Amino acid sequence: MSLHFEHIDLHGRPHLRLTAADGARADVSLHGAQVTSWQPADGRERLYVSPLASHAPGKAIRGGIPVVFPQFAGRGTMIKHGFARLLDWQFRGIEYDVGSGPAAAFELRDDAATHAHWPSRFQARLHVVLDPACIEVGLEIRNVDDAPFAFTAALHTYLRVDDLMEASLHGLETARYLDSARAEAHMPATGDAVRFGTETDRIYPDAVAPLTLRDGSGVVQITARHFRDTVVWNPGPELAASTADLGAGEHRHFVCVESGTVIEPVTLAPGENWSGVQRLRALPGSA
Ligand SMILES: O=P(O)(O)OC[C@H]1O[C@H](O)[C@H](O)[C@@H](O)[C@@H]1O
Repeated sequence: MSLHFEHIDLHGRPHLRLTAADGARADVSLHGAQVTSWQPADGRERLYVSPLASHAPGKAIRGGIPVVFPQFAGRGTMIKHGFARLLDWQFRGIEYDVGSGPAAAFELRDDAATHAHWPSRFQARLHVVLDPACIEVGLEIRNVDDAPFAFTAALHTYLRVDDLMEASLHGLETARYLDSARAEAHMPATGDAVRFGTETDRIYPDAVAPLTLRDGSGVVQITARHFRDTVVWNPGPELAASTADLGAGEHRHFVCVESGTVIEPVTLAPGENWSGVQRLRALPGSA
């Protein structure tokens, strides 16, 4: 399938608008190479971006698909979730030899801004592919340093739901998890789908089984390759209300289902590459 692109300005910041032959569309901000909109051919928006999101340089955009690199959350000495989501990436054009189809390619290389956080020399690339009813986002990290480095990473996907109370996430029934809302308490498998309402903040180690998010009127399937862990996050009412770029009631509109390698860091020797891919497939509500 062909992939058309145009440079557009949204929120006063440069974005790429990608359009596939079937009419599917995605917007990607160069700020963080963050996908901020995905509408499959049915025209229904499947990602959530907060109405109060900041798009200012140096701030994280609340929503879409933030790229978390080189550190997940506070699991290290760096700023939370690393710097990749805070910096401007470059659009490198459409590439045909990565991903499952023509891919829009974005790049971030180390420079003085990244060295302020992390001394390592790296090349990060993000590719975005639109297939019928699917978006595929791949993150590739290359060590261009002369010493090894280690990192954690995630695609921190905010999936839009019509009504959080109707939402359920399937595929993690037999997986144990760390409860990040309770000091990473080790929790056994629940045997049930994940449902939402209060703060939910879980890391499922070694669990990337195909997942299905249902919200009553829509279904999204989430699959991942080369990521080891899944993170599930919804702030719940209190945290949403006290978060400046969310606001009261906003937690009802999304569930974050994050494909990541967040527990065991990846170590790359000089010249080595790593890549992780998350693929979302939108289905009608009855599927
Ligand atoms: O507010 P942010 O820095 O974007 O982080 C948002 C959330 O990201 C992840 O899902 C973490 O597990 C949460 O603990 C965190 O609150």
